[in-house]
Amino acid sequence: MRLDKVRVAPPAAPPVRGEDGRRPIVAARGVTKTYGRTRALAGVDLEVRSGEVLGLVGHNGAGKSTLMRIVAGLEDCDGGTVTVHGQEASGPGGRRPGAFRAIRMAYQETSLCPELTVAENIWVSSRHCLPRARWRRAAAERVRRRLDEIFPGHGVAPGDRVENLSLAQRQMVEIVRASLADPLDLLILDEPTESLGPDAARSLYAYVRRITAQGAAVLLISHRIREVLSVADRVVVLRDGAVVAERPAAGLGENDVLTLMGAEVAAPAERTPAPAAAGAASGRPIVAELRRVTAPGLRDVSLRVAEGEVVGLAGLAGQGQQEVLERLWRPVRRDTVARGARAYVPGDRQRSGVLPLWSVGENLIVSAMRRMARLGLCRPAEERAVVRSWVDRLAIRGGADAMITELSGGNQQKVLVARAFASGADLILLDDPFRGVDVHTKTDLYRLIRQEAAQGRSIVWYSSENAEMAHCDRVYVFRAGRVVAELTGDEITEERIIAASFAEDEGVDGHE
Ligand SMILES: Nc1ncnc2c1ncn2[C@@H]1O[C@H](COP(=O)(O)OP(=O)(O)OP(=O)(O)O)[C@@H](O)[C@H]1O
Repeated sequence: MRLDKVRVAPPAAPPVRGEDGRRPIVAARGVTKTYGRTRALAGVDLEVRSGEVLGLVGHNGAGKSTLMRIVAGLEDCDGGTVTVHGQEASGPGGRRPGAFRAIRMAYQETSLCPELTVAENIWVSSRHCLPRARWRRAAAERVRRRLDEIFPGHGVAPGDRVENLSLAQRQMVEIVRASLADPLDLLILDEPTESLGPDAARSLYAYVRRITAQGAAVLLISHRIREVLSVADRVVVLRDGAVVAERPAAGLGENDVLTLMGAEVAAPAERTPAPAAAGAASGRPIVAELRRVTAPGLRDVSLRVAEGEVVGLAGLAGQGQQEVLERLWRPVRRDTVARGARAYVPGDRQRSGVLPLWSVGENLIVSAMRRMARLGLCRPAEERAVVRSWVDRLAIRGGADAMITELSGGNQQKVLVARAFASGADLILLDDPFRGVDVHTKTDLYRLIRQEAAQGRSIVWYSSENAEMAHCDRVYVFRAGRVVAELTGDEITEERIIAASFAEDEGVDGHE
């Protein structure tokens, strides 16, 4: 495997060196940005220096993605300036897109066109650094090499259509797409690991270290604070569109960062167990069940969900958890039972969740409207009250009347979660629902799940974060389409889940 050399463009003028002696690649000074009535950025100063990993953290809607789009030269700022290698690239004199050529951004939602192949997508976004003759072959070659280099074992072929790739694979292609600039001075990664498995995340950060050692810079945005602290050299905290802190990562703890973000620091594994942890055993009615289901992606899977129970589906990504959720959502065979009304929060909000032409309020209430109607008439005042209460309860920044696409990624996700809970469904199916949601809101959502379960609702929850499973009453660990462990109450620990996820077949733990 060959590591392509990252060429770093020589600066047009010798820029002033930062306090640590590193050369600034890009600098934002007093940058402001307003969308309608929303002040996304209120005078931000930020410098990214050669050879460093800069972590950028902040609550949902703090302005991180907006700032990154401006730093990457994709959007104008209203006030202030952005300089690249000491030269004004965006500001009162307008924006010079050419100045940002060596700055690339990998998006949280991926910018890929689903109908095109991987190689075609690469060609569209990187044609300025690919030969024009035999372009398809050149693009295929470049993407294959870079995928192998960053994500060994990725399983993606250049001729694959993007719509047929898994979420994780699309994220890998998105990162590769961004990395293919030549030269590459700054790579911006917006929540890159939210849909990647642990191996792919490790491989990505190894790549990050390699390119920063060669002089490129990486700007990392993530809600996974521990991850940021372990990878970044410096951390910048954004709050309500302003920088509130800029510190070396060494010596900073997770709680320090959360406090700077303005979040209450909650006990990490705060759990409110259900009154009777093993719902099935306590004689409560079973609301959903799989009976020895063998189907594509599933091998002899049995599981039960009792009324008022929170059931977790754990294990590495893609081991059958989505198939279980799909079956409970649409039970078509007698081996699957799901009683009462159901609501589903899909993992891929861009593909099957957000209704992009509708407002926040419309997106939120759409599943509850039928239940709320009386004698066939809708009740706008009640609907508005429900929307308002959920917007307040989940602190959805942007409000009910904004278009959903105007919301930050994390706030869009909150709308989908609110839609499911507002629907009144008895069984709520959650597919990794808190991707991109900030720590503070997650804590509120864990509490919400427990409150709703206490009201008798049942929740089936797949999470890629094992620590989240501590909020469940019962957890089924999946591997290769099978349940390899069933854990209840205090047995639910990250260690037990990880051990079961990697155990040999014979080591089936506690599941008959
Ligand atoms: N195109 C847009 N139109 C209107 N408002 C917008 C637009 N883009 C962003 N905003 C608003 O600007 C603010 C900052 O959003 P931004 O996406 O930068 O936040 P973020 O920190 O990246 O959040 P998250 O962690 O949820 O991704 C939010 O209030 C958002 O609603």
